[in-house]
This record gives sequence, structure tokens and C-alpha cells, in this order.
Amino acid sequence: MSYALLSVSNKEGIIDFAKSLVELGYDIISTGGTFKALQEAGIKVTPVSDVTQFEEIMNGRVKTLHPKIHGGILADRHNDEHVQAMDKHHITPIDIVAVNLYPFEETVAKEGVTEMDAIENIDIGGPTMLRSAAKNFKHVLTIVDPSDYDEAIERLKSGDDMDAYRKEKMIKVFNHTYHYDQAIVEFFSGAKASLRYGENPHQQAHLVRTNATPNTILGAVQHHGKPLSYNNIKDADAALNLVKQFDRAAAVAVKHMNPCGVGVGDSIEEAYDRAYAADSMSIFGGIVALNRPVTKALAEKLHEIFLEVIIAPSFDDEAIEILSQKKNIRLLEVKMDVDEDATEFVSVSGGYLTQDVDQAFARREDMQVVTDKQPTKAQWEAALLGLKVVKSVKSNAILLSSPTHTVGIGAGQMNRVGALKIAIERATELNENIALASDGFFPMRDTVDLAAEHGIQCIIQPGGSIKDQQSIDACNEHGIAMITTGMRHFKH
Ligand SMILES: NC(=O)c1ncn([C@@H]2O[C@H](COP(=O)(O)O)[C@@H](O)[C@H]2O)c1NC=O
Repeated sequence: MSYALLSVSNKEGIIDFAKSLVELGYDIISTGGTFKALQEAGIKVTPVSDVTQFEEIMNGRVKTLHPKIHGGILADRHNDEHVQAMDKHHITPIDIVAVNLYPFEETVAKEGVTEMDAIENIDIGGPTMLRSAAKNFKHVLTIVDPSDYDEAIERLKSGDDMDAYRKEKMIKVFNHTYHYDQAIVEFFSGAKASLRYGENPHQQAHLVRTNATPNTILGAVQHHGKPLSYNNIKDADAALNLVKQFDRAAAVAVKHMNPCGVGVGDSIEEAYDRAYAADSMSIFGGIVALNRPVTKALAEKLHEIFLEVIIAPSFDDEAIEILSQKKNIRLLEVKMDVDEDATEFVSVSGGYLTQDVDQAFARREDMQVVTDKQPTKAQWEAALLGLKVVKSVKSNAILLSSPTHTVGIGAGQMNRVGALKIAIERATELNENIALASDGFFPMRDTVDLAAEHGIQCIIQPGGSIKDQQSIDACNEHGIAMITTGMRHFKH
């Protein structure tokens, strides 16, 4: 006789599945609720308690956790010792296990869920059976997903390559129990939280903390304001990663993941003034990150405009008092040390991509002046500032900067000349001290020609195009100094 054990929380499709199994000659064993559903549908079914000779106890906390069940699932049918143990203890082999688990994730996603609700929805017997059966995939077929019932019946009927099929389902099971356990960890450790919504109000969203150290947005101390929104978290992260790159006092304003104004200075107030002046329109409703403590004087300036989030290594008490006059503004205290080994993840349909965070910066000795004209000291400073910022701008990116602040930013264009056109249009000043920084090389000389038309006299770019010489020739014709870095900084 062949046995199939069915114990499912989600009863969808279980009756048809059981009927088909019976037609294929299986005897069905089931737990309380599943047993009842099958019996009511007129299916011949044996209660687990008949097999274990032990009633279900403690509101179902213990029902299948019994050697008669686990011996039947785990026995290696080719192992004499296992076969003898089955004989000795009157254990019947179980060849199919169809189990799905208490809905832990759905339960904890409900508003007002109590800890007790969550605890009661941690399935113990189910994952234990799934893991036993999956371990013994050489003999046992395990089905954890009701959408696999029809396919399973077809495969059992045809008998086609059952070894491969059982293995495929075993992998699915361990993946499932892994995620099930992860959801439990996330809930009880507070690592997972619901957000009000995602990028737009009709999108549901959660955040999951995996390594929320005090130098991250998710590990920040929030001194004031509403909870961070999905978009706030992403923008704040972009702003923090950029401001951390500076040793000098620096202020970074970010809108929609792109910097809109960046300034450095001898004091944080001076740096902020420059970042603000770089684009006093776009900063409105933005995120500001600072790499020095927020003083009273700085707080007074920040208080003048509407900002969503302010990030800084600390806030003076008086600064908090001033900024807290606005109910919603979020004040985040974050440590400024850089995590050298940081990794980033991007989800794509079918999986996700990971990569090292782009924290590299070309060494000065690897940079080359490739033109007749040498940059002036001020142009060098402007170029190096631009280079630092341009890698935080969505590609294709062109950035115009002075030695102390950004001047015009062209972000996320499908061609490089288009990015320069925007940077020029937005430029607050254009003079001999402004440098143009590009995140990628110039495929043609057109960007250089356009820069020359607007009086730009210094360019920094990775180099490496087969047509580099054309751009260099263009620079020489226009009297522009060009530095190549050998390092590209795309940001998609
Ligand atoms: N405790 C046990 O021995 C046990 N055995 C199976 N379960 C779960 O009980 C559920 C099915 O219960 P029922 O058939 O009574 O509706 C399944 O989700 C199954 O994973 C158990 N419950 C939880 O741990």
C-alpha cells in the first residue's frame, strides 16, 4: 500500500488532489482540519491520530510530531536497518507529503497583530514534515505549493523522470522553509517594518533591515519628525553616501535620487550656503545631508525652507529646538564613517543583482592631462569636486562645478550632449574656474564643442573611447584643458 500524508492550512485544491491520489491507489492520512474537509467531500481518509495512536494535543501544537509519522517519511527504503526499524515499530512508509504552512506572513501583515497571534502562527509540525520529506527526496515526493497539485498528478500518472521531479520539489521546499523562517526572524527582531506605501500611494511597501549600523539611514537615530517614507529612505541614502565622501565640511541636497546642489567650505554654514545657492529652486522639498554637526546658526538657515529630511552626524540642542518647530521634518543622526566593503542589491524580475558600492576614486597619479593646455589650480579643484559628485548622478551625467560648489547638473539623459545642454541651461555661473565632469567617456567631439561654445575651459572624463583623439583635438582647437581619469562611474 502507498500512503500520502496531506496536512494543509490552505485547503484550496486539496479535495481534487486527494481524489486523484485515491484514483492512483494512494491511501490518505490527514490532520484534523484537512481530515474533516476530505471526509466531508466523501474521500476515504485516515486521521493521523489513528496512525500515531496519540491524539492531537495542545490546540494542534503537537499532532504529526511522532516517530510513526517521521519514521514513515524519513526511512531509506534501500537501507536494511531502516526497513527493520519500520517492521519492528510498525511504521508504514509515506511516499507523498503535501503540506502547506500556517500563514505567518499574512498574519503579521495584518494591522493590530498581537505577539500571541504571531506565535500561534509559527508552524512547527508542518516545516518538520516538509524538511523530513524533502531530505528523503530519493523516495518521497513533497508538495508545498497548491499550484503544483495538477502537475504532480500528471507526473505520477506518467511516471516520467520522477527522480528529477522529486529533487526539483525538494529544492522548492527548502527554499520555502528558509523564507518562512526568515519572516519569523524579521518580525520578532523588528527587522521588518511596514511602510505607509511605496513609491506611489497604491504600492504596498516594507523595509527589511539586514545590517542597519549607525552609519546607515536604516540605523540612524531619528530626533524628530514623521516616520521615513519609501522615497525618503532612498533619497536619504543617496545623500548620505555622497556627503560621506568629503573630508572638508560639505552639504549635499538631493531630489529624486540625484544631487541638486553640493557645496564645500571652511565651515558647515558656508558649505550649506553654497549648496543652497547652487540650485535654490530644486532644494525645496528635498533632503539635505551634512558631514558636520548642525549648529544653531545652520539650523536657522535650514529652517527657512521646506525640507523633508536633514541628515547629520549630530544636532546641537538649540538646532533641534529650532528645526522641531516644523512638525514633519525628519532629523536623522548618522555616523559618517564609510563602510569600505558595502554591497548593493537591485531587484530585477526573476532575481536580483549585487555589486560592490562604487566607492573608488581615481588616483591623482593615474589622471592625465591629455591636452596642450594644463588646468589651472582652481580648475583642478573644480574638476576633482565635480568628479566626486558626478558618480552620484544618474547616467548619462554631466556636471559643471566650481572649486567649492556645483553649478549645473545634467542627470539621467540618454545621450551625453543632452546632459550637457541641461547642465548649461541650469548653470548658475559660467567662468574660467568652472570644470565639466562626465561620468563616462565622450564617444564623439560634440560634447567638447558645445562646452567650448559656453566658455568652459576644463574637462575631466574617464577617457577610453576609440575616438578620444577627436575630443582631445577639439579641446586643443578651443584651448580647453582635458584630464582623463581611466575610471568610469556609471549610475543606472
Ligand atoms: N503541530 C503539528 O504536529 C503539526 N502538524 C501539521 N501542522 C500544520 O497543521 C496545518 C493543517 O492542520 P489541519 O489539517 O488541522 O487544518 C498545516 O499547516 C500543517 O503544517 C502542525 N501544526 C503546527 O505546528
